[in-house]
Amino acid sequence: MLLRLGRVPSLVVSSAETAREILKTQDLNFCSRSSLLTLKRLSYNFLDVAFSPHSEYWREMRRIFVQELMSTKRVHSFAPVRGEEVANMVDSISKSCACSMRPVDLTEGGAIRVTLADVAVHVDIDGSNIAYGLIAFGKSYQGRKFDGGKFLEVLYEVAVVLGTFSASDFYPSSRIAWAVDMITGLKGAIVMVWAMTELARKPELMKKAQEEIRTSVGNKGNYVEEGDLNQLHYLKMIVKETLRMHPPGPLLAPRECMNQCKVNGYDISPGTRVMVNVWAIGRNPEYWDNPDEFYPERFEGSIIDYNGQHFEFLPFGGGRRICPGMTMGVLSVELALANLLYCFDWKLPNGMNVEDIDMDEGAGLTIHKKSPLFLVPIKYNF
Ligand code: HEM
Repeated sequence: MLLRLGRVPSLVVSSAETAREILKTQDLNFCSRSSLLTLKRLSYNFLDVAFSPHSEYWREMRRIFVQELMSTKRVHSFAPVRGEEVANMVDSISKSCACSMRPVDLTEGGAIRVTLADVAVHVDIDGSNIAYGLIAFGKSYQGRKFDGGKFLEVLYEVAVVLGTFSASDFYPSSRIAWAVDMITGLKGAIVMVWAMTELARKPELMKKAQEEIRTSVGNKGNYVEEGDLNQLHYLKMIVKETLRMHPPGPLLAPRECMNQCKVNGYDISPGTRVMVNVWAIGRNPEYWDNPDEFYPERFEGSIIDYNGQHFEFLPFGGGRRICPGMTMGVLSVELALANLLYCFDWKLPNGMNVEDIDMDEGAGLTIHKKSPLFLVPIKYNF
C-alpha cells in the first residue's frame, strides 16, 4: 500500500512474502533509514547505529556495536547486572506485598520498567569509553555519582522538546518515543507488561508456566537465574507469543528506499519511506490459526523463531538492520518474567474480573499498553 504522508511517499508492507522481498531479497535497496530532523538532532547528526542512514560510518558503528557490546560472550558477561536488577525488582514487590494485599502497577513507571530500563541503560552506555563502571548504574560514573532515573528523565525531556520543535515528523512524540526506546532498549518493558496482561487474562496459562518454573528451579535459591532459563520451554513460548501479538515496534523502524527498484511489479523510487507492518503480519490468519488468541502452545515443536528468517514473525525485524540487541532483549524479558512468576502468585484486584482487563493499545510507533496493569502479588513460599 502506498500512502502519501505530507510530501513523503510511504510504502506499507503487510504480507510475509513482500516482507521477505524487502528484508531479504532486496535488503540492499531498503536498508537505509529516513533522515528525520528530530532524529538527526537527537543522535548528534546520526552518530548512532539505529537512525544512521546506510553508509560506511553506519556499517563500522554497527560492527563495533555487535562485536564489542552485543556478542553472545559480552551479553552473558552482563549476567550479574541483570541478576542484580531482577533481585531489586522482586525485593521491591515483596515489600509491597508483605504489608497488605495492595495491587502493584506493572506498567510504565512501575516495577518492570525500572528494572529493564536500568539493565538496558547499563549496556547502552557501556559501549563507549565512558565504560564499564556504568554497569553498576547508580554507583559510579567516572568517579561521579550517576543517577539512572535522572538520566532517563533527562533523555525523555530532551526527546519531547526536540519533538515539539520539529516540523518534519508526522508523529512527533511517538517517533521520539521510538527513538528513546531504541536508545535505551525500553521495548523490553513493553513486552513484559503485555506478557503479564495476557497471563492475567488466562490464569490457567499462568499456572502452567509457574508449575514449569517452580518444578524446574525448585527451592535452590530465592531467584530464577539465567542458567535456569534453558529448561523453561513454556516460558520461552510465552515470550514468543507475546512478541507475535504485541510486537513493540509494530512497523519496525522506518526504512528508506535507496535505489530505483521494483517490488511485486510496482516501481519504487529512491527516498520512499518503507514500513513493514509486523503487527498485521503476526495476526494474519493466512499464517496463524486463531491469530487473535493468546496461545503459546502454537510454538510447540515449531521451527518459527524471531531471528529474521521467518517472515510471518518479525518482532526484531530482519536483514542488515535487524535488531542487534535481540539476545540481550530476550534474555532480560525471560529472566524478569520467570522471576515474577516464580516468586509470586498474581491475583486481580478485588472486584475486578478477567473481562475488565483493558487491552487498549496506546497510539504510536511503539505499541504500549494504554492503561496501567494493576495486579496483586502474593509471595510464594516453598
Ligand atoms: C524485546 C526487546 C527488543 C525488541 C522487540 C526490539 C526490536 C527492534 C526492532 C523491530 C528494530 C528495527 C529492525 C529493523 O529495522 O529491521 C530494532 C533495531 C535496533 N535495536 Fe532493538 N529491540 C529490542 C531490544 C533492544 C536492545 C536491548 C537494544 C540495545 C541494547 C536494541 C538496540 C537496537 C538497535 C541499535 C537497533 C538499530 C539497528 C540498525 O539500525 O542497524 N534493541 N530493534
